[in-house]
Amino acid sequence: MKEKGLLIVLSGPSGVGKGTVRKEIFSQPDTAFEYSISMTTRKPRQGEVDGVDYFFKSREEFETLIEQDKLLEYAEFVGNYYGTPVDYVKQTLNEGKDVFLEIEVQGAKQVREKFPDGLFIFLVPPSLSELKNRIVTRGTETEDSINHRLSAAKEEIEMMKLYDYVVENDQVENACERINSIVVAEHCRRTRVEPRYLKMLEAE
Ligand SMILES: Nc1nc2c(ncn2[C@@H]2O[C@H](COP(=O)(O)OP(=O)(O)O)[C@@H](O)[C@H]2O)c(=O)[nH]1
Ligand SMILES: Nc1ncnc2c1ncn2[C@@H]1O[C@H](COP(=O)(O)OP(=O)(O)O)[C@@H](O)[C@H]1O
Repeated sequence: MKEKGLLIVLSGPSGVGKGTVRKEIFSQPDTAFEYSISMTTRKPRQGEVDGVDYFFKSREEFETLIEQDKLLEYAEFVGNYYGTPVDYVKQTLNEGKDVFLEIEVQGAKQVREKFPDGLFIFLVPPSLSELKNRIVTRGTETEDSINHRLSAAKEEIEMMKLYDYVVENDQVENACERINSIVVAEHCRRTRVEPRYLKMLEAE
């Protein structure tokens, strides 16, 4: 029987660079993870495409998905719902493929309860002032939203102790390299002793 894939969860405070790091990982041709596209009630930003960046839903549609138990996890973040489609994740893991989630910390906590064997990676900024700098320079938020995200960030950073690995996002390329190395190492650590390795010993 085929081994199940690994569920990789990348989380961290808003503005740390989760989206940037995730996009960089998925732009690399040798990346073998499957990205789980989230559902959200947030309005699309300029250039965002439905079904690529997110599945954009109305609040009513999202609440129906919650009632029908179609979400592995969901959270309300700065006034909008975000959630992970459960069928896609389970099916893809069953096909033996690694699934990559990029989600905020409340959702990651729910995933940990349902998938304790997942690989949980927390992205940290080099400093709080650099975090603020990133949120401000991204230019997508109002002043209210920036302040809200920053006060949430301190509580979010507290949660890093619940994770398997903490990765600093000083530079995007460094963070991606660290994440890729962690996944490779975890695969080696988790691989059961396969019969073909034991056969190799018998033959010697
Ligand atoms: N819980 C949860 N969080 C999500 C999901 N998809 C995205 N997020 C998180 O929601 C937060 C807000 O996302 P977004 O509005 O795209 O803004 P940005 O990531 O801060 O640029 C980020 O922390 C995302 O990682 C999801 O399916 N579930
Ligand atoms: N390593 C980094 N160094 C400098 N700026 C970064 C880095 N990673 C991300 N950024 C910038 O920080 C801002 C927030 O990144 P984003 O990926 O939207 O964060 P998140 O998804 O965690 O909210 C963006 O303007 C992005 O270009």
